[in-house]
Amino acid sequence: MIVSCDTPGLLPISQALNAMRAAISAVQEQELCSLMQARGRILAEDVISQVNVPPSDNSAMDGYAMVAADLQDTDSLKLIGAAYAGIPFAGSVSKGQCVRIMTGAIIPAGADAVVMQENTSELASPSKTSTADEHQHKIIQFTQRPKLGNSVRKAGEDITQGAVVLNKGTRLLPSHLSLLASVGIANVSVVRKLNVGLIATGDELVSPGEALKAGQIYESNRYALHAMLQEFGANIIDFGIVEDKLDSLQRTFADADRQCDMVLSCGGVSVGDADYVKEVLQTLGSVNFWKVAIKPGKPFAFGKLSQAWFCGLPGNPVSSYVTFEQLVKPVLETLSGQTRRPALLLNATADCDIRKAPGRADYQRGIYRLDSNGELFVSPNGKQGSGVMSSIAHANCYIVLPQDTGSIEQGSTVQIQPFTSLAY
Ligand SMILES: Nc1nc2c(c(=O)[nH]1)N[C@H]1C(S)=C(S)[C@@H](COP(=O)(O)OP(=O)(O)OC[C@H]3O[C@@H](n4cnc5c(N)ncnc54)[C@H](O)[C@@H]3O)O[C@H]1N2
Ligand code: MOO
Repeated sequence: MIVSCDTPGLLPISQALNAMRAAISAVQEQELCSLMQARGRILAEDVISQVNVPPSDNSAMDGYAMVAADLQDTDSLKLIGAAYAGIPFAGSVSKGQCVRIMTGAIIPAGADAVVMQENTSELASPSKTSTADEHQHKIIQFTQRPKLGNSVRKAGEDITQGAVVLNKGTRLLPSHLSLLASVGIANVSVVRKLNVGLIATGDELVSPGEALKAGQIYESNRYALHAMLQEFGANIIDFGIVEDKLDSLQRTFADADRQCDMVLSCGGVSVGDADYVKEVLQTLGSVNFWKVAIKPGKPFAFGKLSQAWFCGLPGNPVSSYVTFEQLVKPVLETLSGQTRRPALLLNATADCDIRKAPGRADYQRGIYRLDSNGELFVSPNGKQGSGVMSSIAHANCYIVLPQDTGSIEQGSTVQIQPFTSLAY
C-alpha cells in the first residue's frame, strides 16, 4: 500500500503524492451545515436546483415594457400601469400600450421587451393624484426601437430547475454560498471536519514568551502549521511541544492516534535525530521515512498509526512550511473528499541568474512583478536556506524549478506559483 523509500535515490514529488493519495480514502461522515457557517466546507453531495433562477422573465432595467414590434410603426405608447420588483402588473399589455417597469419586476403579460428610461420621455403629464394615476394616462415617447427580448432577463437563464448547481467535492467559496442561496438552499450536506493533530518535537524548543536558555530556540513551526490548518478548515488538536523522550513521544502519539484522522509532527525525521520518533511510529503502525526530491523538505515521513494517518514534516521552518503546502495539503484535500484542483503555475522571466543543483525540485521563495508591458518577472527573495523564514514571509510566490534542471540564466522562462493561488 505504501511506497517504501529504502530504494536508492529520492522519491519524485509526483510519486510521493500519488502514493499518499492512493493509500487514503475520503472521510464518509457528513453533517448538515447552514450556509452562513459553510465557507470552506466540502460538499458531501451534488446540489440540484429545485427552481429556475430567475424564477420568471424580468426586467434588467428601470424603464418601460411593451410589445417590441409596436415600436416599428410608432414612437409613442400609452402608459397603462406599473410593475415593481415584488409587485407584478396585474393586467396585460396590448398593441399601443406600455407599462412602467422597475429592475427585477416580472415582465407583464403580453410584453416582450423593455426600453430603459433614459431612451424615453413623457409627452403628456396629467395631474398626479395617486400612485395609480401616476402610471396611467400618459404618453411615453421612445427614442429606441427595441429588439424582441431587449433588457429582458429570461427565466432560468442563470440556473435551470433540475440542473446541478455545485458538484460533490466542491470547497465552498463565498461565491458558491451566494449561488446556493439563490436557489433557495438554507443548509447543505458537507463532509465532517477533519480532526488533525499537531505535534512539535525537540528538546531545544521553547514557546514564544518564555526566556531562552543556552542552546534553546523559539518553537515557530507550529504557529504557521496551526494557521494553515485553520485556513484549511480542520479541527485542530494541538499537542504542543513534546520532548525527545521515548515515553513522552509514545504517550503523545498514541493519544493523537486515538483522536485524529491525521497526525502531523514536525522535526525529528532526518536520519540522525529521528530515532525515537521512528521507533514510536513504527510500533504504533506502519510509517515510511522517505527522502522526497523536494527542496526544501527532503526528509518526510508518511504512513498510518493504528487508525490515524501520519505525516512527519522536517523540522527546519521553511521545510515544514513548504512540505505542508506541497505535500500535506493535497493529502488533506483527498481525505476530506475535496475535488483536486491543479496548482496555478505561471510563466515568468528570471530577473537574475538563479542557482540550483539538479536532483530535487526547488520551491524557491521569490518576488514576482509585472513590468509596464504586463510581462511577469521574478527573482529569488534573499537567502534560500531552509531555516530562513524571512525569505518566505516577505516573498509573494514560489519559483518552481523542476527536479532535473540545474542553474537558470537571467532571461530564461521559469514557472512561478503565486502565494495567493494557494488561498482556500
Ligand atoms: N545526515 C543528514 N542530516 C540531515 C539530513 C540528511 O539527509 N542527512 N537532512 C537535512 C535536512 S534537508 C533537513 S530539512 C533536516 C530535517 O531534520 P529533522 O526533521 O530531523 O528536524 P530537526 O533535526 O528536529 O530540526 C531541524 C532544524 O529545525 C529546527 N526546528 C525543529 N523544530 C522546530 C520548530 N517546531 N520550530 C522552529 N524550529 C524548529 C531545529 O532546531 C533544527 O535547527 O535535517 C537535515 N539533516
Ligand atoms: O530538506 Mo532540507 O529542508 O533541504 O533543509
